[in-house]
Amino acid sequence: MILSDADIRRRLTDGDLIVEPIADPELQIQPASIDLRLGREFLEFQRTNIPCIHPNSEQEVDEYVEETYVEEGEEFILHPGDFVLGTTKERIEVPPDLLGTVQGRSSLGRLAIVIHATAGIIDPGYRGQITLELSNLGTAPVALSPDMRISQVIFTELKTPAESPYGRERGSKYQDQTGPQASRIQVDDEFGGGQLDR
Ligand SMILES: Nc1ccn([C@H]2C[C@H](O)[C@@H](COP(=O)(O)OP(=O)(O)OP(=O)(O)O)O2)c(=O)n1
Repeated sequence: MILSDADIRRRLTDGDLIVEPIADPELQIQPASIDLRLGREFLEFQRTNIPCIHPNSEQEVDEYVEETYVEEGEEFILHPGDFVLGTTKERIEVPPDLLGTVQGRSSLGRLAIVIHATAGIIDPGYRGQITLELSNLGTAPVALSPDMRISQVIFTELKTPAESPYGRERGSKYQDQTGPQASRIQVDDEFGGGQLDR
């Protein structure tokens, strides 16, 4: 069951679901979702001389990304074909019986802005800001302003609460992240790597 605005408000008041700061509940709480705003930090991907990035090399991943901060009153210009990581301004805490799904907003989709290139699941038990995988599939640069409503999250009630919510399961490498967080897939190696034994 997907939470309606009434369910969302009740959960937020009860305090088991946390989404904060919500600047304007009337505007941000939609009929069955919450709009999330764009933060000021971005991770851009640099041109690199490395022949390829090995996802399990923390050093190569760190050298590949560069942090940018958009000052008050400034915009972030997302050029055609660009891919950057952004962040929501809001921090979320998902209780064990809910699953969040991050979606783009139609109004930005109509400008060819994709909010999450691949991953959009916010696990039960997850705490932190959401890293947005932003790309521009269009032909014109698009100006993104911090604080603009950039994405929306819907919450689905699970039939039974997760037994091993995020943060308690092995891995959970993005728990309590603040700002955009580059891939930490190399942490998988500590837990047997991406290649699991059959
Ligand atoms: N666009 C997204 C999607 C997810 N998350 C956060 C919330 C998720 O609960 C957490 C982990 O997401 P995934 O399970 O999709 O990622 P991984 O499987 O790579 O990570 P892990 O092994 O930690 O589960 O990251 C995020 O910040 N931004």
